[in-house]
This record gives sequence, structure tokens and C-alpha cells, in this order.
Amino acid sequence: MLESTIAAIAPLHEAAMSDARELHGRLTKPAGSLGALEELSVRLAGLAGSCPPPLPGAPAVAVFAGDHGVHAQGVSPWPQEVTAQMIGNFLAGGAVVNAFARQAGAAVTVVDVGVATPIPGSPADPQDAPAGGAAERLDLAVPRLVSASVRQGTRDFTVTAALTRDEARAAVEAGIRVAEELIGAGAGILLTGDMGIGNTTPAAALIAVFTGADAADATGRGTGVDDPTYRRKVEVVRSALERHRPDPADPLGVLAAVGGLEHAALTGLILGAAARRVPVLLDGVIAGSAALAAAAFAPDAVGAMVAGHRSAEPGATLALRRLGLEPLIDLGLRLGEGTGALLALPVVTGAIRVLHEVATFDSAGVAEK
Ligand SMILES: O=C(O)c1ccc[n+]([C@@H]2O[C@H](COP(=O)([O-])O)[C@@H](O)[C@H]2O)c1
Ligand SMILES: Cc1cc2nc[nH]c2cc1C
Repeated sequence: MLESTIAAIAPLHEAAMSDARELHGRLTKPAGSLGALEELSVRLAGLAGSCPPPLPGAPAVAVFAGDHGVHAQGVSPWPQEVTAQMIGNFLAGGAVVNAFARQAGAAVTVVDVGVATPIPGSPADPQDAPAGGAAERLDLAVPRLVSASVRQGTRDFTVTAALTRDEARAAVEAGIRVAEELIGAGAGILLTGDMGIGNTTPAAALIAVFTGADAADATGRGTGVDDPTYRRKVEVVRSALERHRPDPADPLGVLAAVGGLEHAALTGLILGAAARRVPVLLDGVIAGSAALAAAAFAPDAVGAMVAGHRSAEPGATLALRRLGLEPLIDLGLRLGEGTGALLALPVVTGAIRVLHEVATFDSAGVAEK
């Protein structure tokens, strides 16, 4: 499934992009006056293979959740149980992602790919929970839980590989499956979300591997760690890179060695969206690390990616720079959950709406310079 998804990812459609550039030149605005929105709309025309590209109807945010063996190294001030507790909060509609999703009109799907403790309000054994199944229709009112657990948290990658290659592949394929379900249920744009106490540590390790950055430059303060914890976090990332020496040309091996289940699943979501030529709006540093893995699997997948925002986490900027993506908003957010992507959604829709609705100089009778 991973191989066939990668094989389906193709370059942007050049003719649709030149049509979009030409149309921009005829719309009633000075050329280039919509800044980055113009190039974004051109790229989305190339992704859709048509000009104008479709308005991104039925937005869907997928929040992938997992726990991390490396949490045992004291890299986060928060207890691991908060991952499961926050899932309970997402399902009850009480988290920031829910507030922003309601504002944006986006459906919320929470995907357990590897949570270590019981999810409040859910069957004790996630294996007993009903399988996610295709959402018949995207329901905006009720957040949905998909149980796709690969294992209950990763192993501590300062001791051994976080995942086996088979586990990493299962998580990537779970993400591909979610992309296919959401697109099958009518989603015109996917948004990435994540929840996992400790997950900024594997994100930093992945970003260091794929960009070649030093551990100290790729590592940030996550939920807000103090100086001693930050120094320990940098050393944890550095020692994991030295222990595993992951090969950036082998993304599955990198995800297995120093990744996380939600990072791997997000990689799959991005690949699944790119294969179906549906845009995927990236949230913060965890999405950035997954996007690097997706680009290592399939360089053309970058054509489907839109950077929602610049997370305050320094690795996010390194990842976006490597991918050649400019973030749409830069508000110092570092929450995750998909919040930055949701805030950026109207910017993406606006960029496309211009190509649908704005009059030309000719049709509006406005004189050109
Ligand atoms: O999205 C981001 O860039 C981001 C930056 C810092 C923290 N987070 C969130 O905070 C959690 C991880 O932080 P930490 O300090 O436990 O590694 C996890 O649930 C992420 O969704 C997310
Ligand atoms: C409360 C809390 C909410 C979050 N949302 C995403 N990551 C999070 C981490 C914490 C600690």
C-alpha cells in the first residue's frame, strides 16, 4: 500500500499553473498584489490539474495521537497520561482544536495510533473499540475517534529503535488509510493535527536527520521546558542520532529508529493526500518532521503541502526551509492539535476564491496601466 501510494504521486500540472498565472494577470488588481497567495493558488491549480482549482470544500483535520518511550528520559514536564486525557477532551469538543474547527467549519477525526494509557470515555481496551471505518459523510458536529493503534507507545530510542520497520510501516499505512477515508467522505483539503506528550523530541531527531542540522539547532522547548530539561533534551536527541546513525535516504528506517507513531501516520496522511492530489495543510513541528519523511519517500509530495504556520519550535523553520515552503501565518503558536493549520484555512480558501470570483479588467471595464 505504501509503495502504490508513492507510485501515484506525480509532479504538478504545468499547463494548469500557466493558466493560473495568466488569469492572475487579467484580474482587477495590480500584478503580484496578493503576494504569496498568488503563487499558492498557482500551485494548487497545478495540483488539481485545472484552473481555477476547486474551492477546498469539507475541510477535515486528522489529529494523530501517540505516546513516546523517550518520555522516560525526562524530556517533557507533562505526565504521559495527558495524551489520553486530551483525546477525551478532543472527543468532548473542549480543546482549542475543537474551537478552531468549529470556526473553520472543519470536521475533527482523532486517530489513536499508539496511545499508552486508557482514553477516558472509551472502551478500556482500544482493540475492542469499533474500527474507524469510512466516515459516510463528514460530520462537523461530532469529533470521531478512529482506533488504529500499532503499539501502546514507542520504545525509548535512547536504548533501542523506537519502532520496528513493520511497526513504522503499519503507522504510515494507517495514515494513508485515514487520508483515503476522509477524501472518500468528501474532504477537499486535509489538515494535520497531533497529540503526544514528548513528541517534540522525536520531531527534533527526525528534522536533524533529514536536514543535517545539529541536534541543538533542531531541538526546541516543546510545551515549555526549563533550561536543565532543554539541555537534557538536546543530549537525548544527539545521543539517539549517534546510536542509530539513521540514513535519510531510508525514511522508513529513520521513522523506525527515532520517530513516533503519530509522526509516521502523519507521513502517511501527507502521502495519501498527495497521491489523491488533495492539498494538505501542515500544522507545526510534528507535521514538519513528517513532511520531511514524506518528501524523502516521494519528492513530488511537496507539491500537495501547504505550510499553515510557523511554529515557535525552531525545528519547524528548518523543516519548512528544507521543503521550500513559506508559512502562511506566523503568530508564535506552539500548541499542535492542528490549531495553526485551522487558522490558516481561510487564507488557502481565499487564495483559490480569487481565481473563481474576481472580475477581469476586461469584464469589469477597469482600465489597465
Ligand atoms: O505544533 C507544534 O509545533 C508544537 C510545539 C510544541 C508542542 N506541541 C504539542 O505539545 C506536545 C509535545 O510537547 P512536549 O514538550 O511534551 O514534547 C504535543 O502534544 C504537541 O502537539 C506542538
Ligand atoms: C494541555 C496540553 C494540551 C496539548 N495539546 C497539544 N499538546 C498539548 C500538550 C498539553 C500539555
